[in-house]
Amino acid sequence: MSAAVPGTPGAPVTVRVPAKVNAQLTVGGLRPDGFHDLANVFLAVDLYDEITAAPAPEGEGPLLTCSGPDAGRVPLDHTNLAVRAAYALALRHGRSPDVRLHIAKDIPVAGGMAGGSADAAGALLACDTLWGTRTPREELLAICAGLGSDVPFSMTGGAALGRGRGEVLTPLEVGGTFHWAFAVAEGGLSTPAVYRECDRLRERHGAGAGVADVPAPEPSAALLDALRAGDADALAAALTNDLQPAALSLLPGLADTLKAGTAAGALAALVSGSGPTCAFLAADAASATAVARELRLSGTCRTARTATGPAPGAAVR
Ligand SMILES: C[C@](O)(CO)[C@H](O)COP(=O)(O)OP(=O)(O)OC[C@H]1O[C@@H](n2ccc(N)nc2=O)[C@H](O)[C@@H]1O
Ligand SMILES: Nc1ncnc2c1ncn2[C@@H]1O[C@H](COP(=O)(O)OP(=O)(O)OP(=O)(O)O)[C@@H](O)[C@H]1O
Repeated sequence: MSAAVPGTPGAPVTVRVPAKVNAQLTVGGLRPDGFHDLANVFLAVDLYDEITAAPAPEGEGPLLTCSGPDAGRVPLDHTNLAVRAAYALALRHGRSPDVRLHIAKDIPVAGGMAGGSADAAGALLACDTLWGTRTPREELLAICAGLGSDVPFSMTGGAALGRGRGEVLTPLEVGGTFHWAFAVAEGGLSTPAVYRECDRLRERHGAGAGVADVPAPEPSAALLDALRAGDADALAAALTNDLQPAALSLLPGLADTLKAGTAAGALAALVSGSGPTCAFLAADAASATAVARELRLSGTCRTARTATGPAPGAAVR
């Protein structure tokens, strides 16, 4: 029998999904459900994971493999968000979740760049295509939201304002390409631990951490204007991350990473989401390359990458 041709029924489907950086992450009070209300301005950047879904014999269920330098840090069991995505879609359609999934991992693991969320969105789209289940876009996004707060944005890509816990998205206009360098840390940070540390620091400063104590998060008009204008200097002045003090409190060495990128000529430096990846906005591609090179030489991170945003969301290759 000849190998299946891509695009024919039953042929393997590969989906490419971008990483994200948070241009604004304003964290409201701790809600009774354990989440925080956010004003979360997402920007997708062109570092990608690729998720392939291939047919599996009936009853085999989702089987996962992973490749890439960080593959050893990715769980391959039912806790993997890609596997959970396959189960969620199968449940929605009352079918057996038989699929062989492979993740070609390029997004740093536990780095605050939504790598697991990318794999969840990718697995969902790949399985939907492989199985021919043709799930309406709104339903796919609802399944994404059930899998994690960042997963809907991994599906849509581009730039968006996330409200609620980050899952209620409004697309944003972006007037140009922004150039970034990213410093990848030696280890990872647990997202819930960083949110807990944010609450602890707020309590310690006597402010309280509940919804009644913390102002409701609002998007920054200056930041949205800078994105719309494609103005890197204005964006640099408007970048904020309320989780940065918590990430620095858990990993104080990140302060040296931020300093190293600033000294190398970055327009702005901040922790990416829950960290520990640090993001550096640069004036242009040459400056981003120079910042990444200096970061690698600084000894303050495991490696450094460059990327541009906005990048497109999950798409079948
Ligand atoms: C830090 C960000 O990456 C910024 O985009 C996200 O807010 C995190 O999104 P995520 O990794 O998809 O997180 P989820 O899987 O939804 O939640 C993991 C845990 O993070 C905390 N969490 C997450 C989102 C949110 N708005 N408030 C929270 O407090 C909660 O403890 C939650 O149990
Ligand atoms: N497909 C996956 N890829 C990587 N990690 C996964 C995956 N599925 C589950 N995990 C688990 O989730 C943890 C967080 O990984 P992930 O790479 O998604 O972090 P993150 O990029 O910091 O997430 P976010 O930016 O959305 O908060 C990992 O330590 C791992 O145990």
